[in-house]
Amino acid sequence: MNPTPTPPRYFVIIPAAGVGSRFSAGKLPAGVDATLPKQYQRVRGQIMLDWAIHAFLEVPDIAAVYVVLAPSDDYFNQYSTFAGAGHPLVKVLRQGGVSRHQSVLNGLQALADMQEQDWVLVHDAARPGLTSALVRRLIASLKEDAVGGLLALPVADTLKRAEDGRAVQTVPREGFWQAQTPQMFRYAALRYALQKMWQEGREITDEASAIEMMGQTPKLVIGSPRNFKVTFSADLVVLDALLTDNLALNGENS
Ligand SMILES: Nc1ccn([C@@H]2O[C@H](COP(=O)(O)OP(=O)(O)OP(=O)(O)O)[C@@H](O)[C@H]2O)c(=O)n1
Ligand SMILES: C[C@](O)(CO)[C@H](O)COP(=O)(O)O
Repeated sequence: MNPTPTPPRYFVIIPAAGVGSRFSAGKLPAGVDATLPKQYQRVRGQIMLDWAIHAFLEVPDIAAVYVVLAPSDDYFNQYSTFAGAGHPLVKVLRQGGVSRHQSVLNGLQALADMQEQDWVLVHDAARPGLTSALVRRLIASLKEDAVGGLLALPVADTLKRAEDGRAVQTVPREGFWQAQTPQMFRYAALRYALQKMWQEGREITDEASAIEMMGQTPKLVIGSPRNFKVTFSADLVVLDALLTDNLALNGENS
């Protein structure tokens, strides 16, 4: 008699092994510590990485949160409130790679006792504005989906194609979305897709593109402007303004 399959579980991988080169380039705003990678910059008293971790820990479905650090990272133990005894659900993997793609793939390969149908939510440490409401929205939207998907926002601005700093073409924006994270896919499918892209030397910038290259169509789930990616140092000012208790911005209003 086949054993009763256990229900799929929900695991999180947070790639946090970047160096933040774009963030560190140019003049830094007052109060920014130039020696720290961006995921360790403080906003409203908490480092960006911990903001992201907290959003997941407020969601009961989450079985564990794996933070993928650079092997040489000694910031986490100094600056994260989840260092040391930390939290039973927060685990550190020192398998960061040369790219986000490799860091996520290494993280997936390091997970033990996974079931093929377990869900994996991959979220950038550089997106500290994530809320538990947005995580719950993504899980509710995808848990019965055959493929999985991602938080995203429809493009609202007119799009220009540029050459040498000049607008040479306006690209119709209808049907274009900006991908956010988390991006949520089944463990076996995601690991296979990322591994295949890596073996074929195809650098991908998000998990959904690997799934798309396998011929699947990830579902787009409305995210939030506060869940934007901190890329440049000036983004910290925007983030501080967006870390508000505004229910709509937090994804509380379904
Ligand atoms: N080798 C890498 C590169 C990036 N990331 C993570 O992927 C997320 C999104 O990447 P990005 O915003 O590009 O961060 P950085 O790579 O640090 O920034 P930059 O490209 O400006 O150097 C970040 O949480 C970053 O820490 C990672 O885990 N491993
Ligand atoms: C994954 C991502 O945040 C989706 O928009 C984006 O692709 C990350 O890009 P980055 O260059 O690694 O910041």
